[in-house]
Amino acid sequence: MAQTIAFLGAGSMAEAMISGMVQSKQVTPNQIIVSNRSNTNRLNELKYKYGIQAKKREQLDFEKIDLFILAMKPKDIDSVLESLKPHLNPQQTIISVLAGISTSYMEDHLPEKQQVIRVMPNTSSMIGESATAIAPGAYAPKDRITFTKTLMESFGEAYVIDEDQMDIFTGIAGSGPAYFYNLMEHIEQAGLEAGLDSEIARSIGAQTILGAAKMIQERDESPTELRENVTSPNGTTAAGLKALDKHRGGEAITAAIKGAATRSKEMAKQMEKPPLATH
Ligand SMILES: NC(=O)C1=CN([C@@H]2O[C@H](COP(=O)(O)OP(=O)(O)OC[C@H]3O[C@@H](n4cnc5c(N)ncnc54)[C@H](OP(=O)(O)O)[C@@H]3O)[C@@H](O)[C@H]2O)C=CC1
Ligand SMILES: O=C(O)[C@@H]1CCC=N1
Repeated sequence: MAQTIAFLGAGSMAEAMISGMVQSKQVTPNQIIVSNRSNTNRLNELKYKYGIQAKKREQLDFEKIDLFILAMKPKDIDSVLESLKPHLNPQQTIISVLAGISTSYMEDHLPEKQQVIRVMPNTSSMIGESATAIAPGAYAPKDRITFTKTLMESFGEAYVIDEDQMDIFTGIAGSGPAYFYNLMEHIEQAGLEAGLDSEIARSIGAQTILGAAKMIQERDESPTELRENVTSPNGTTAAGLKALDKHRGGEAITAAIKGAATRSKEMAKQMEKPPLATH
């Protein structure tokens, strides 16, 4: 992959992707440049940790960059697109990880027919275990979509989806790790309250989640079949599931996914609003 990739934004999501890319060895560290708004300490931290290049915005040699990965907060998108616009050529691709920012919004704020691809990774990119969605914009050529998929696969599984599925994908996979971390917080707490050492409680919880996820991935059985296999009549699992149901555990997960997906939609709507009139 002889391409130069510049991250604009050096926060937790940029680091997770950089870490996954570097570990995969599909991209060499010197192909990656990271840049941010002002935090030089952070740039140096990433530079030394991953052996990548770190540059202040004014040091970026725009012409030599093939791919820009936008990884700042959605609220900062307008200023970034505006500052990128004068420097772009038609061969350069803009990949955005920003939640709720549509490809058409970006296309409208960039030179005509600029190649734009929207992706939604998650923080498990850090260890090569992301589930990442890819939604190409109107002008992204096939070879760039294929290239982006290969790049995203360097840190996990990647799926090309229609952009209108991005909100639900974000609800399930983009935000998803947080639901499992929250679950782990509860598992650890329950273990602690029953007298387990917190490290052991954490390890047992993580191994149990990992085992269940691998069973779904590696065995040809549905989650329902797998759940039934654990559940002996009138046994411990039946009691656990009854309590989960009583406390609406399933509904809570559905609500979390829908809540995140709705917020992703809302964020897109907010961007579509015309600016307030000034006097
Ligand atoms: N965190 C997650 O799990 C996921 C996040 N995302 C998306 O990733 C994006 C980043 O999230 P996250 O990493 O958590 O955010 P962080 O707050 O950790 O990082 C934001 C980064 O953007 C930089 N930045 C701000 N303005 C500019 C600018 N004008 N030019 C260049 N860089 C700029 C900041 O630099 P400085 O510190 O110098 O201000 C900082 O490095 C969000 O849009 C989010 O929707 C998508 C999937 C998952
Ligand atoms: O919370 C957020 O908005 C971002 C997008 C998906 C995960 N984190």
